[in-house]
Amino acid sequence: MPLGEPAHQDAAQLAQQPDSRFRSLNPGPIPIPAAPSSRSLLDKVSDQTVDLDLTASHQSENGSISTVSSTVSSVESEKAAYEFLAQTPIKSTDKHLVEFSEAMRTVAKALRQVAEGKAAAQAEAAEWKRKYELETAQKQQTRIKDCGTCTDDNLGKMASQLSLEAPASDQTGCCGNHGICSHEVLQDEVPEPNARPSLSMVGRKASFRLSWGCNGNKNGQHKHDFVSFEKGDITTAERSSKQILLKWESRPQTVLFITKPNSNSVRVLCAEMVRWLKEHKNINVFVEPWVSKELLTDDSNHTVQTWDNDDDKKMLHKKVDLIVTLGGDGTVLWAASLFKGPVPPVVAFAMGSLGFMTPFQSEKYRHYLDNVLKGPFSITLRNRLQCHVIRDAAKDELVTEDPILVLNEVTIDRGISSYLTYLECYCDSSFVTCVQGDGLIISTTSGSTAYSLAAGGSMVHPQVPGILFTPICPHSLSFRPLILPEYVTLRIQVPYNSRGHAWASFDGKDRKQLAPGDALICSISPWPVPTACLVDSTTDFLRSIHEGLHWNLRKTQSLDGPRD
Ligand SMILES: NC(=O)c1ccc[n+]([C@@H]2O[C@H](COP(=O)([O-])OP(=O)(O)OC[C@H]3O[C@@H](n4cnc5c(N)ncnc54)[C@H](O)[C@@H]3O)[C@@H](O)[C@H]2O)c1
Ligand SMILES: Nc1ncnc2c1ncn2[C@@H]1O[C@H](COP(=O)(O)OP(=O)(O)OP(=O)(O)O)[C@@H](O)[C@H]1O
Repeated sequence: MPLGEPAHQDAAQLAQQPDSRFRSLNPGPIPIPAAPSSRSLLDKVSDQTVDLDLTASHQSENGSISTVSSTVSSVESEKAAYEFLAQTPIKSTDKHLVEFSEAMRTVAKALRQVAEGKAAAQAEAAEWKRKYELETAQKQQTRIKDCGTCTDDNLGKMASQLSLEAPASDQTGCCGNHGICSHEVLQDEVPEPNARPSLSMVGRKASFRLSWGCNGNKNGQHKHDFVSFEKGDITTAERSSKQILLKWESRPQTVLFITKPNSNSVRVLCAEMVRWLKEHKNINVFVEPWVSKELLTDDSNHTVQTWDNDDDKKMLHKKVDLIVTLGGDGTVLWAASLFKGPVPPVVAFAMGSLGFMTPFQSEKYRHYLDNVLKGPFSITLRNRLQCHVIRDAAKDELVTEDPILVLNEVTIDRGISSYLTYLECYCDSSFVTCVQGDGLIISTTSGSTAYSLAAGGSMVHPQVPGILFTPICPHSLSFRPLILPEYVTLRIQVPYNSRGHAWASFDGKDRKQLAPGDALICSISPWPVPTACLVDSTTDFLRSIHEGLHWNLRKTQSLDGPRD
């Protein structure tokens, strides 16, 4: 009751200091007029209360400010009492009048309480009225036998059909393929025999349907796992991101090795692993062309396969069952970059300094590879970003360079230019912001622990579906990083009035210059990278930030010292 408090305090203070107050009100010997009767004073105060109560009643129906207006009413009532006392010079010695003023204060207080009680009751009545109207509307809906013509995948149109149009009586196959109709669930609801009368009067809830725009794909079935319409109430049916298990349905036969260059320990281990896989597991081994040459020096590995041209490389995913990487995170990025489409599962052995995506220890490779080849094993499905550069110089907007897939991020920065990068950013058709600074990182959640983290972005579990939007050294105080949903398309435009060019780099490689007028379009690719987990996605993620970053490492405070 913020408005009521000051007046209340005044009244309390005045009540505690009657003498000083009366002194200030009665500085000299002024003739005392006849005191009004208590009846007329009560009438005066009550009239004001009634007027203000009308306001209270009106406002309580519209919202929660009824308490405020009832306070105004009480304040006014009390004020009226004090005004009367102020206009009525009293000698502090006049016992009767002092008693009378005390009585008036009590009356004002009582009136305030009545006003407050009345306003609260009116608010409650309004709430009941609202509930009654809602129930009436629901009863009306129960006469509607089904959800009618749910044929359009436009949610707005469908909502208007449900609320405004009389539905068709045909109950079969009403919803098509593009969403879920709650009616299918509601229909099965059998009324409980001992249902309380008040509940049974409410009747069935209105039918509805949810639908998703599926980027041209009319079948929204893939989303159905996430939401349930049990009894017409929207609830998340299952966790949308459960641990994914990979179980072989036939024996894996071919393994591709991707190894970090210029590392002797990697070269030695690679040769050993290849031999073991061929001799003990009867596995075909693919390696990159340059590795094949290295392994040729070792007689036992001369039977490894490789590819000669890009066409063969493009077909790798058709031949390879499993990818083994030996190196750090950069080697996983490299392995992913070889696949422009589907990627076979990756088993990443840690042979770098950090290893956020490389959970397997190379010393125990026999144990791990044995388990993976047998299956089942947990995987993390790591989203990739699909990036298109659109040149302003290109005559046709559809003529773009080949898309580039990134597992970590695409960075748009100022390169060697010393000017501020100036970029206009759009998310679907909405303007996001202008970047003025060193640049911008558009990152996957897997990349959230890489460059984006260094630029102040949040760390995000790799299985969270999202796109990180992280500025690099923005020249403004309020540019905080964003995380956007995974279904959006981002457009980063170098405006014509930009002073310089911008540079895009993809997982820290392949820099491309963006001239004023050029744009970069990014969206989540349909081809994620499945990486095998040591334990599961969450345990592996937490281990990597604890061990790799020493996240929130602090000595525990000792018990000795001050306590509660
Ligand atoms: N300031 C920075 O932190 C910075 C600057 C440039 C590039 N990078 C990152 O380097 C990546 C390229 O890696 P590289 O190995 O080819 O280059 P690199 O050899 O320069 O290694 C960069 C470091 O980033 C680590 N890293 C890579 N991916 C990671 C991930 N997903 N999570 C946590 N750490 C990760 C690597 O382990 C390595 O220590 C880029 O995608 C970018 O994210 C970071
Ligand atoms: N097969 C490959 N061919 C060419 N380049 C590769 C290959 N594998 C890895 N690289 C590159 O080598 C660089 C270093 O690799 P990686 O990050 O795996 O090792 P690291 O730097 O020793 O490990 P860490 O990053 O954990 O310190 C990366 O930039 C990566 O792109």
